[in-house]
Amino acid sequence: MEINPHLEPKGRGNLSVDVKLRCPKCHRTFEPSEKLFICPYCNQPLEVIYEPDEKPSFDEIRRRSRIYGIWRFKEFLPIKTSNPITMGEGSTPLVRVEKLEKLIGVRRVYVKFEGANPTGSFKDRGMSLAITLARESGSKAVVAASTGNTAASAAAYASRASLLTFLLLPRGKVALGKMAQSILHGAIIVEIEGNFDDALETARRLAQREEFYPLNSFNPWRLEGQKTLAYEVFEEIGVPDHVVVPVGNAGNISAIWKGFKELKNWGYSDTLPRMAGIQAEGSSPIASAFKLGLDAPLFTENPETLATAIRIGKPVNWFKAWKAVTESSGTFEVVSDSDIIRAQRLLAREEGIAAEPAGAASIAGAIKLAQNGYFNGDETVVCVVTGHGLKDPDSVKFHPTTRLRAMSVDDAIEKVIKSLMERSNKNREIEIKRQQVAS
Ligand SMILES: Cc1ncc(COP(=O)(O)O)c(C=O)c1O
Ligand SMILES: N[C@@H](CCOP(=O)(O)O)C(=O)O
Repeated sequence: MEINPHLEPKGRGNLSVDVKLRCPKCHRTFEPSEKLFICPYCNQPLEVIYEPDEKPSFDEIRRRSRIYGIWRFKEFLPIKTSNPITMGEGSTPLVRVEKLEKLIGVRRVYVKFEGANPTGSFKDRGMSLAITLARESGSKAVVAASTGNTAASAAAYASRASLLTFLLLPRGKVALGKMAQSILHGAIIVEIEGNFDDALETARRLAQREEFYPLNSFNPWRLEGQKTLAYEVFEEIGVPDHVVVPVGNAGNISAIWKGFKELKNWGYSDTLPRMAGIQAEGSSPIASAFKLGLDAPLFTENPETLATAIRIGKPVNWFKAWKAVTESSGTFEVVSDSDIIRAQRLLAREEGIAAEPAGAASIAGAIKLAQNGYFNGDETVVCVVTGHGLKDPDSVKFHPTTRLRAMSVDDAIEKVIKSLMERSNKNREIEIKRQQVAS
């Protein structure tokens, strides 16, 4: 059999010396190459085999590991339990985003990607704690009002604790992915003709009854779980100069600030970050009032934004959030829906991070703050990206895409090659223009 020249090893690149590729069928081994995938004799995908240089014990690996999530900080959490309801929430990636650094014009920008939590948002940090308490307090049912993420998280964690879940959702305003999660986890869903604020009012009233344990952020125990984001950032990079957070019901920014303050009060750190809270233009009761120089929010009856997670007119934690921003000499900023969509695209297409629109609001906010001269250039900024892009698949309709249809394998190859040429020519033209402008 002749060996396809394309399949012959091209070079070892940066592969370890001991690595080989092996055919699972004929067991032939091959020198490794990043471009050798298929056994040239059997046409089977190869497997990678190697012997590690070092074999650390699993105790050592466990010590290094980040999988323990928020309960790694159990000494700093207010409840003592040997049996938390947990799925390893927390320990999310802190990703340096160098292209954004250039755009924003500061020394370091990081994304704390909360989409990497078990149900895809930061809510899981708090839900682990709140559901643990609900179970330990002997509750049979939990209740939450939600724009979608609290619902998904509540439904998941409550099912783990065998608690009945009631979700109050604004009808027609919950993103598809979040609705799917709530259904999948078997929650009882009540869709209200009204907005999130009406749903929250319902949850607060139900919470007055003994049967229900409330899971919204007016429950301060839940926010104790969310403060662990601050500990994780501190653990990795120390105290940043700025933390930028999307704001809806305003619990998260308050919790993160609490975390940083505790680190300082308890002698772990000397400094505090400046907190920036970002709201969407049509749903900005706190940020708009702050920018007008008022000292209380301008609650709104009809909040609107395509970032449905933060479509909230009467944030229950506004006071705590306001304090977080003023105590930290921070700020609130308002971003438009188109700023949010642009930031969502930038994050996805330049940095590989998929955020739902509300999650990208922190990036839109950081860009706007930079344009207004808020940062001084030699600083570290952490943008909290609060929810995963998969939560809101409908939001992709705002982004241009290339989708080609092919009638056969040959047709597909032709279209791919043509598209590649077109892209290369376009990139070349852009580069020539860039050089002309530069010279
Ligand atoms: C994805 C996402 N981002 C941001 C927020 C705002 O968080 P908070 O309500 O704690 O201000 C929420 C929920 O409100 C959310 O689901
Ligand atoms: N975006 C939130 C709104 C509810 O906020 P909560 O922090 O009070 O639960 C959601 O996901 O429902």
